[in-house]
Amino acid sequence: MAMTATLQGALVKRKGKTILGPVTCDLLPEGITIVLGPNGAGKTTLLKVLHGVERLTEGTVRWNVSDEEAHTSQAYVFQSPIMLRRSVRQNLAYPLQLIRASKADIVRQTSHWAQRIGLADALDRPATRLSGGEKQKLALGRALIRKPKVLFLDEPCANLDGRATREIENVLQEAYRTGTRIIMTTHDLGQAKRLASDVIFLLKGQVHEQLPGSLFFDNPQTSEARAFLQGDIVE
Ligand SMILES: Nc1ncnc2c1ncn2[C@@H]1O[C@H](COP(=O)(O)OP(=O)(O)OP(=O)(O)O)[C@@H](O)[C@H]1O
Repeated sequence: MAMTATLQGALVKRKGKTILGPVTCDLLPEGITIVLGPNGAGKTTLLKVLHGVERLTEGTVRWNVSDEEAHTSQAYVFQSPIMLRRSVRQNLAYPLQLIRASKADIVRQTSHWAQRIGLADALDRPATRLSGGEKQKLALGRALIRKPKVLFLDEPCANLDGRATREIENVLQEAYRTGTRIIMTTHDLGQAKRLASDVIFLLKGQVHEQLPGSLFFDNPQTSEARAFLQGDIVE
């Protein structure tokens, strides 16, 4: 079953300041959702609210499955992923060990995913010594190895070169084609255009536009979104 979520008046206040909301919107059941908006618009907070790791001050977020299923079928790749101080192989194996997968399954999946993320030759290297791009790819492999139904990514390609960015986009598109719902933020408008099935454009913590990708980029509905796409400063 496709997983969808509904936000009803979702509001996050921290230190007396509203950093998100109130947001009322539905997440589409499939596709790649790109969350766009200026710095501080609330993009990371929205992802964390949807993933259930940011406390709401008001309102609700509801997935169409139980809380337990929502939790176990989602993965989240943070902006600066933390690597275990162990080998690439052990980093990939870890999420499977947590769910007590069989040894044979762990060996099989670890090789498969190392191949998919282009780290097959690096399985025995310490993860902490990888380059920035390799770390991001490893974080992505580690997130996908349990085949999540929903994958959140916060700026997965920040500071990466073109090659690493392309490799990550390829893995994301493959994950999407094989049934993973993707919700991610990016500051890279080219990347947003390449990947978006739909766009959530946030401004000052509010959903300012929510449109199919093609429509948002060709025909944004508001002057703020137009200005943002032109590279103007939008506040
Ligand atoms: N725990 C917190 N306490 C106080 N303010 C916070 C907290 N977390 C985030 N903020 C503020 O809330 C606002 C929204 O933050 P958020 O990280 O969601 O924005 P963003 O759109 O992801 O920004 P960026 O593009 O810079 O990553 C920012 O102004 C941030 O400084």
